[in-house]
Amino acid sequence: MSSEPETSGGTGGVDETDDRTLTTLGGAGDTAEVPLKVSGLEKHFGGITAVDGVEFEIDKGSMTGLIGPNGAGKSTTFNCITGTHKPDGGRVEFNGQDITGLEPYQVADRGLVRTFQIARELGEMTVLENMMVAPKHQRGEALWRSVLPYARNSVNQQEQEILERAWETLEFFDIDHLANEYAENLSGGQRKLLELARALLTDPQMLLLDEPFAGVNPSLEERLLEHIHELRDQGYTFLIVEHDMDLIMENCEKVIVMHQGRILTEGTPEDVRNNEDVIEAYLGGEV
Ligand SMILES: Nc1ncnc2c1ncn2[C@@H]1O[C@H](COP(=O)(O)OP(=O)(O)OP(=O)(O)O)[C@@H](O)[C@H]1O
Repeated sequence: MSSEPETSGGTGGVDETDDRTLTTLGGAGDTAEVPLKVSGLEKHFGGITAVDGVEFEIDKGSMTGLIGPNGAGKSTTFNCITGTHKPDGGRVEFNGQDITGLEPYQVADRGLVRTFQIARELGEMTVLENMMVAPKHQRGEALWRSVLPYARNSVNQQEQEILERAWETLEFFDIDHLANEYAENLSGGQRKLLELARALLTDPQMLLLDEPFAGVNPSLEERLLEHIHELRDQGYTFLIVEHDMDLIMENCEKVIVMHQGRILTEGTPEDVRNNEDVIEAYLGGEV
């Protein structure tokens, strides 16, 4: 499926047995036991009801898969949660705060972060440069500070901190050997690793991944999964939209199934796999 060169997924001389953790990133922080609560969520596009009263809760430190046939409303649900779309009804709560209808940056600021494909213009920057433009709260962005000598030091110090974190994160994802490579030259899987690495620099507590394995070759897919599991073990919470059903079934402890804008069912992979309505929704396809 992918034309990704196998060699591109190499570890760059990194010791596979090294159990590094992202110490300078500070982990997932203090998250509520049920960080994300979605209730009565609705979104209409003209006459189309894309999301129709969606409700679910996501537990801290869990990995949940959101699946459903094409057009089920998964992406729209993601967009309503992360602020890309304003919902027409319902409520989104994160860590006990009402975040319904907030702007994407406000949602991200609260620790709920969605991974994004590396934009075209970022492709013309190196991997390390991509990392340096990811973090929020960059004091360097406040222009007035640069005219003050003390502030200049503050910026430099912060840049140094960001640089350290960027390197540590690249090492964690085994892509530090690609630091000086242009992002547009990365393989599909390496890009996904970079997208996740960039998201982590924004201090998230919960990550929403939209098709993280699309276009990723099997060896990199395995590595990406390992990293996601490691991060989950460190307390990060994941909600994943993915078309590869087997991947979701094997890696998520909970699966939520959407169909025609609604939640069809939710449960363990085993429950969902054997659910007649789910099989029906996929038009008799193999689940
Ligand atoms: N911006 C939009 N304008 C109009 N209709 C839209 C828009 N976005 C989504 N829709 C419609 O809303 C419905 C749900 O779409 P959505 O993309 O959320 O489904 P999905 O489950 O993510 O599908 P897929 O698996 O194919 O990506 C579909 O009927 C789609 O055509």
